[in-house]
Order: sequence, then C-alpha cells, then structure tokens
Amino acid sequence: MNIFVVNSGSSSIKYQLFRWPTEQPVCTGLVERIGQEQATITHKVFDGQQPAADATEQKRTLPLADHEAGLREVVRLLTEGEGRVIQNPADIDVVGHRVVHGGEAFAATTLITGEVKAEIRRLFALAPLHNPANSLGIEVAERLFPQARQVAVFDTAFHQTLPEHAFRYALPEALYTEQRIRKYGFHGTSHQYVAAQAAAYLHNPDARLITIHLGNGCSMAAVRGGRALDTTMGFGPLAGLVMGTRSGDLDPSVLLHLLGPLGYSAEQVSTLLNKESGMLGLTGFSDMRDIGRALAAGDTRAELAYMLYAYRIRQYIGAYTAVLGGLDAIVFTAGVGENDVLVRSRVCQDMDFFGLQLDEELNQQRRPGLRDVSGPDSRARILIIPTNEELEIARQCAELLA
Ligand SMILES: Nc1ncnc2c1ncn2[C@@H]1O[C@H](COP(=O)(O)OP(=O)(O)O)[C@@H](O)[C@H]1O
Ligand SMILES: CC(=O)OP(=O)(O)O
Ligand SMILES: [Mg+2]
Repeated sequence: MNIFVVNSGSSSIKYQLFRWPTEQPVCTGLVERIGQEQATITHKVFDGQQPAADATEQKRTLPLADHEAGLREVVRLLTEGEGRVIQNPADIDVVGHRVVHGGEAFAATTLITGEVKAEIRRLFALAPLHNPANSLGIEVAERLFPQARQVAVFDTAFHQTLPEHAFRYALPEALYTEQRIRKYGFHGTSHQYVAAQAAAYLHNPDARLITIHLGNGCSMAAVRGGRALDTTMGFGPLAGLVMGTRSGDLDPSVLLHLLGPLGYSAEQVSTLLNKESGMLGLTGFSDMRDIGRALAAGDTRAELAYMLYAYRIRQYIGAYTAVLGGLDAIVFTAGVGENDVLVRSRVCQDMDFFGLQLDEELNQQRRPGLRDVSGPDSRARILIIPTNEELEIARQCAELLA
C-alpha cells in the first residue's frame, strides 16, 4: 500500500510518500511560494531511512498559480523523470492530510466525507491561517487522486482528552456552549509521536511526560499514559510559549490597550501577534540560528530573547510537573528542540533541585535518533526525540483503514 501524506499551508505544501506496512519512506518534498512567479519545488527520493545524496534531489523554480498547479507538478515528479517513484496517480492508495483545527467534532483520525469537509470549513474562523489551506489541499487531492481514500489527521485531536477544568476558560458559560470558546491545543500529532517514543524508551506505558515542541510554532504538553492532560496553546495557536513570530502568553489588557488608546484595528492586532512578535519582535530575527549568531556576537537583545524563551518553558515545566503529579521525562523536539544546544542548556540550568540535570557534554553531541542527555544524578530523564509528524499521520491512516 502507498500512503501519501500532505501538509498543506497557506503558500506551501509539504509531502511524503510511504510504503506500507514496512513504513518505508519513499520520497519527500516541499512546494514553496505558491501563487508567485518564482515558486520552488524540492523533491527528494529516500535512500534507506534518509533522503539520498544530492544526485536524487531535484529543485525547480517555476510559476505556480495555486495549490492545484503545485500538486499537479508534484504528481509529475512522482510519476516521471529521475525522481519517479510510482507508475501513475492510481498507485496512491491513501492520502493523509494534516488538518490543524478539528474543533470538538474530531477526537480521532477520520475518513474524509462531504460532511467532514463541511465541518472543516465551519472551523475556518477558528484557524484562519491554517484550515483554509488544509481544506484546499483536500479538494485538490480528491481531483488528482480520485481513486485514493482521503483521511484527515487533526492537530487538535490528541488534546481532546484534556479534562474540562484544563480546557475551559473562566468566561460566561454561553461563550463555551454556544460559541465553542475553549482551549483546543495544537501540534497534537507531534506530541503524540514523541510521547509514544519516550514511553517505549522508558519501558513505562504510564510515564509522566512533558513534551516540548519547539519549531516555528512552539507548544508543550503534559502527557500521562499516552493521554494529554494539558497543553500550552489554546483557542488558537497563539497562546503559551514564545515562538518565532508569535507572542505566546499575553495579558488580555494589552489587546484592549492596542485596540483602544493605541487605535489598532483587529487585523493589525492579528498581524502583530501572529507575524511580528515572538523572537522576531524581540531581536529582529525569527530563525533561532540567526539569533544564536547574534548572541555569539554579544547582542544584548538576543541574550534577553533567549532568557525569555527559556524562562517561559521552565515555568511550564514547573506547572506541568504539578499537573502530572511528578515527572519521569521531558522531551525536546522539532527544529529548535532537536538542534539548539543553548536552548536546552538554558531550560535545564540550575534545575538539579527539581530532579532535572543535563549532561552538557551529551547535550552538545549531534547524533541521529533518540538521545538521552540526562546527567547521572537526574531523577527525571531529559530526552531529545526527532519528531516525525508525517510518519505519525501515515500510521494513523493505516490504523484507521486496517
Ligand atoms: N541547527 C539549528 N539550530 C538551531 N535552530 C535550528 C536549527 N535548525 C533549525 N532550527 C530552527 O528550527 C525552526 C524550524 O523548526 P521546524 O520544526 O522545522 O518548524 P515548522 O515545522 O514549524 O516550520 C527554524 O526556525 C530554526 O530556528
Ligand atoms: C498549529 C501551528 O502552530 O502549526 P505550525 O507550527 O506548523 O505553524
Ligand atoms: Mg512544524
């Protein structure tokens, strides 16, 4: 069976093809700057578990009007030329879609029907940056792979186990019952994947875990026995940690001040909080590699930003240890969590009293796969686990259809 995973963003499409049941990744790729004259497609064929060396990587720049044009090019790459991995589109049996917001309607992976698509559209208002693009990806994939089964895997689904006292806000009840205003949580596929890996490593299915997903978007989850008990993102993906361009936690009176005395429109506030805040707002850079370089050059704004970023994570480690009634491991994952030595070091600094002790030497070593970087006296483990949202999506598709 061939499972094709699609993560459709507003101007990009990430994709990966797997052979099942071996879980063998076949190819992966990224279409960027859709809607522009200079769109790019990078297509890589795997050699074993890793993308093969440059010989089989193809990069093309071309005009791509929309998502349909983008996915059509991807189909061409899958079926023609040196990057070819299937005979024709009919060889794709299942298309698994990342859908960011599933609201309260979807607590599990779901076969896509007309009713499911209508519900995803009803949720546009709750995830305006993500769901419209996800919905478009589904429409286009249905046209290009008409014989395949289409499956939705929701970022929010894993967090549907949160108890009501964790997911409700202290607002008038009708705003929940009628407007569905509550905490939903995101990055669920990633938290679920790394939590399962950590529990297996610890040989403890009931492990009390704090998973820390640090990518462009950042969130943490408290997970016990494979079930999410709390998470830092909320109604939308703005709450909680400091992110690349998003503010994370903020006193709502700041919004009132922006909208009132300072005269911002709602749209300007949205742009400010989603695209101009976080590490970008603090330092002028959103990419942690740039901020690391600025820090090494003695930039005081970069120093403050690192402190703020790590401080927020430490606060939630304290909070979630209380939520979990103890702690067996923390798990760093995603682009920053897997690669940034300094972030991990700052987060774990002087936490011996708390039972967390990082081995600074192990922390600096770069190795693929799961890494245990706990020091000899650490009561809880400190783990680095590469996330693989695409593989988790493919697994959930296979499980659903089994
Ligand atoms: N070697 C590295 N050191 C520090 N940060 C890194 C490194 N590689 C990637 N990153 C960070 O990872 C981020 C992207 O993470 P990723 O999980 O791919 O995010 P997303 O899926 O949200 O796009 C980048 O913004 C970058 O700051
Ligand atoms: C929900 C969310 O924040 O996703 P991403 O990190 O991909 O932007
Ligand atoms: Mg991501």
